[in-house]
Amino acid sequence: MTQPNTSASMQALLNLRELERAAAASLAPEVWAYLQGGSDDMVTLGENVAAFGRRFLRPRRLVDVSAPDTSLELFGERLASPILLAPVGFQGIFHPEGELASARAAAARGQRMIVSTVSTYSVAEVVAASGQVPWFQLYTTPVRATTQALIGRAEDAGCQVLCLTVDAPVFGNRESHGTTLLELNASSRKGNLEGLDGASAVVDASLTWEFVDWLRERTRMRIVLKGIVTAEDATLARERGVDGLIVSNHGGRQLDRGRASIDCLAEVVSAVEGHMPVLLDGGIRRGTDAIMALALGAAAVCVGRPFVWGLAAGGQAGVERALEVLQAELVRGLQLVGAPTLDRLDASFVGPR
Ligand SMILES: Cc1cc2nc3c(=O)[nH]c(=O)nc-3n(C[C@H](O)[C@H](O)[C@H](O)COP(=O)(O)O)c2cc1C
Ligand SMILES: CCCCCCC(=O)C(=O)O
Repeated sequence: MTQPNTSASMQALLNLRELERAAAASLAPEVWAYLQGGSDDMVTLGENVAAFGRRFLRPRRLVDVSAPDTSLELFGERLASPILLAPVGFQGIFHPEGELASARAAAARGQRMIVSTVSTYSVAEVVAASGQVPWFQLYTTPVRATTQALIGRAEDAGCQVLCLTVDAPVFGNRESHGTTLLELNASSRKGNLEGLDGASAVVDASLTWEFVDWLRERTRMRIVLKGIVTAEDATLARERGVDGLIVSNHGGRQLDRGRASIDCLAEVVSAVEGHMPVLLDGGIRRGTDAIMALALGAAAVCVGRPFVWGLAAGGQAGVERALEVLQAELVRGLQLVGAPTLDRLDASFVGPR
């Protein structure tokens, strides 16, 4: 297997599909299966991408798009791009530098990364390596003291935003993963959990909305729920004073036969009535997908597999290339639809056939 890992060889890869092919050639089959796979029959995984394909853009003409600007304000911070790096665990299996490489790439491009609870490198190591303070994704253990210690580590690293993943009371039935997930949990480094008691179980099937109150009493970080897909839960989150939501089905890795993320967005956005930002992940493979999500009310989007393709293919240079490609597509797409800034987008830009 060859691994083209210089900046020059990454530049030759024109789009995410080409990065995906390069990643496939770089990874052992079981690691590739872990990255690409979903749950059960992987219907939701496929739908995440297919549902973007069922939508079409409605461009406006004769708009001055000579100075496109993709920056936005999110949780009191100015970001250069509405494209974030979704939390992806165990990045050390894709490249030896794992999250350190991803974080350096994100920092180099002024984009925000979300570090997983089960990252290979700890959030403190990520900050030290990249100079960027990421958001932190929380998986809870059934032991509250351990969860509290974990949150403390994120706070000590300077994190301002905590994303609680709410779509994983148990893990999905990932037949294509074989025993990889169990082996990863047992034998891979999990920097954030080192030295914490009871950290071998990172899901808690007894979690309820009361846990959000528990969290609120224990942290000043903004609380974002990752995995909300219905108006009902968006309303409960709003009543509980949550700071933001990520519409997500975990990249089709949890419940199968759930709807595509983009198909869940409108009802969630409508339920929160502008009281908090709603982000989306799942199936974004082109800048035009991001434009559709932003037009349908997402404040920002996250990508998971796409940046990992870059990581596997070329470490930091590969992640930078994945982000650069998507950002360039976003900018060009905004110019071609006639929306030079993100606030110009609304649902009128998206239609069915
Ligand atoms: C290999 C892999 C590992 C993941 N690990 C986590 C994780 O640790 N925590 C989490 O909340 N989501 C995790 N996710 C889900 C992503 O955060 C995100 O929801 C999903 O990848 C978005 O779909 P996309 O891959 O189509 O962009 C993981 C996804 C993948 C592919
Ligand atoms: C037992 C450890 C589980 C880590 C799961 C990472 C993840 O969310 C994934 O989708 O894979």
